[in-house]
Amino acid sequence: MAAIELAHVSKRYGKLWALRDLNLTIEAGMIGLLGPNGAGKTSLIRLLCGIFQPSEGQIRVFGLDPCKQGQKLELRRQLGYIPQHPQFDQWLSAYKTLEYLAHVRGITPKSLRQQAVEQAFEQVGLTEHANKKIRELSGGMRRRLAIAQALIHNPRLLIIDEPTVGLDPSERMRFRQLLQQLGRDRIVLIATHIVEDVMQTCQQVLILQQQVRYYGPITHLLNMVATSQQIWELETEQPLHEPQFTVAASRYQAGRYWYRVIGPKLTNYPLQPARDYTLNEAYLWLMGQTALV
Ligand SMILES: Nc1ncnc2c1ncn2[C@@H]1O[C@H](COP(=O)(O)OP(=O)(O)OP(=O)(O)O)[C@@H](O)[C@H]1O
Repeated sequence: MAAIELAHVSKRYGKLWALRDLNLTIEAGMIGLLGPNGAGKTSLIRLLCGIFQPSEGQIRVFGLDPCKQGQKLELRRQLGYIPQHPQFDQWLSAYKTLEYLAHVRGITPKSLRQQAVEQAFEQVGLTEHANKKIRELSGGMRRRLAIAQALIHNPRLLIIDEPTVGLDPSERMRFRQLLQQLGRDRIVLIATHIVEDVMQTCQQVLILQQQVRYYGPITHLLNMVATSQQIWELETEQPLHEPQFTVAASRYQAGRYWYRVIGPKLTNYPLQPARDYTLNEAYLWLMGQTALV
């Protein structure tokens, strides 16, 4: 049985189609969910968690239908969801917050609950801050607490919306290590705009834009971009203004401009073919293609 199965799934808000005819089977691993603003990432997550119902199609998570009342409860035991802005009571301690959430999720007796809470704190490296009130925690600690609350019932599937948004570079690195650890023994789906998060933590990527633009190993996507022969390096004396190019990276150094661009081989530029490729370039290349992959 696949972890996640979507068959002809669409989600419509009034006349707007957020998702259209999604067909997808996810078996295992750490999967990065990428797509531009409004691509339908949050809508997909909410469908998987049973917060919304699909307008059309069928969803199964571990064989369970997130829309069916009885099955939804069973699914909640197997799923941990970390929204972008989880709401906690600012005046409660981190420990009390988790203990309360463990209680709500039906973890009994008290000794088992305490054990689950302590283990969750340990997993996210927050044990020494457990007695702090929520308002005393830094942004990074709050993100850790958000993960801990999703781990207390040891779910098989973890869904995280924008895990590193608002974190400073060193906290972001620590967070990526934590995500790697969490992915060792469960399926993790990470929705993000930060392509680097996906590159460093995931083996697979799901690129969404109302439909599935790509789902598969990152290495395969990088191979596709390599064979496209559309990524170039370019040095100029003037800033580049070429509508046929998408600029993936740029630098100004010693009076010259250096670019990595995606586009056709235009002979009026001194283009050098790129020799390696980033996921960000592969993503930009894919989004520039009109045909669906
Ligand atoms: N509750 C809602 N009512 C009406 N339209 C909605 C609702 N939620 C989302 N939409 C619309 O559906 C489309 C997909 O939105 P969604 O939030 O799923 O995208 P997203 O990929 O998560 O975007 P972002 O990266 O900006 O968070 C957008 O056009 C959005 O405006």
